[in-house]
Amino acid sequence: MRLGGPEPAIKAATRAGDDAFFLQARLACISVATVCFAAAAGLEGQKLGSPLVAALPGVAAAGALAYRARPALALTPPLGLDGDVEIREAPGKGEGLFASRRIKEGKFIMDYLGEEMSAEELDERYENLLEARYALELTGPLGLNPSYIDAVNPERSNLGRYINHCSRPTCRKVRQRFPDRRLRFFAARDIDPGEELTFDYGESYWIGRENELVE
Ligand SMILES: C[S@@+](CC[C@H](N)C(=O)[O-])C[C@H]1O[C@@H](n2cnc3c(N)ncnc32)[C@H](O)[C@@H]1O
Repeated sequence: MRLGGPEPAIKAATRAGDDAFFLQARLACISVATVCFAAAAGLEGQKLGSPLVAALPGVAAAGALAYRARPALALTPPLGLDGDVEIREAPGKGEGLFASRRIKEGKFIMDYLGEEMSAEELDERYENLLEARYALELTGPLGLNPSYIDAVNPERSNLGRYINHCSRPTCRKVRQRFPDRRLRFFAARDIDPGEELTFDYGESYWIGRENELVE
């Protein structure tokens, strides 16, 4: 199973991930540019004696600290089995993950965690890739050097492995490429208690599995 191909829904999620990536890159550039400007202006500042120029190193340091703190600011803790979500049977799909309480649009749900492996390692593990039901693709910068997260082993993964497919999903998948590669789920809309958490696996996932699909 290799998700994250050229499907529109995955592209939309990827775009959101790219937006996050470019925001992060912009923050990094602003910090670096401010440091450079402060260094250059600092020399001049000795002549000019400007308080603004004198404050620039502080601004740069604050920018760098804000950049470092960004993941903690952006994300709330992942949802858990203690009142947020529950695992139960999803007819025709095996088990699934369901909301136990109301989840607001945009809320961070959780990352997709599992064993990270290369394409070669995935091929070694699965003779037939249709068996790789829990493997999601992690794309590198500029789409290069992809790797995979395989959540087949419940002891080496998290609740993300129970999120089933829907073409009108309640969650969107966001690819984070920087500072580390992650697949993150966010609520695509307000989710009511009892509703299933789903994301769009993309059309390519269902090639060879068409007969299983429940919408
Ligand atoms: C990542 S697992 C999801 C959790 C899985 N339902 C379980 O019980 O562990 C992906 C597998 O769940 C099933 N599945 C997910 N969404 C489905 C859907 N909409 N229709 C049918 N089966 C689905 C398929 O067997 C698929 O290969």
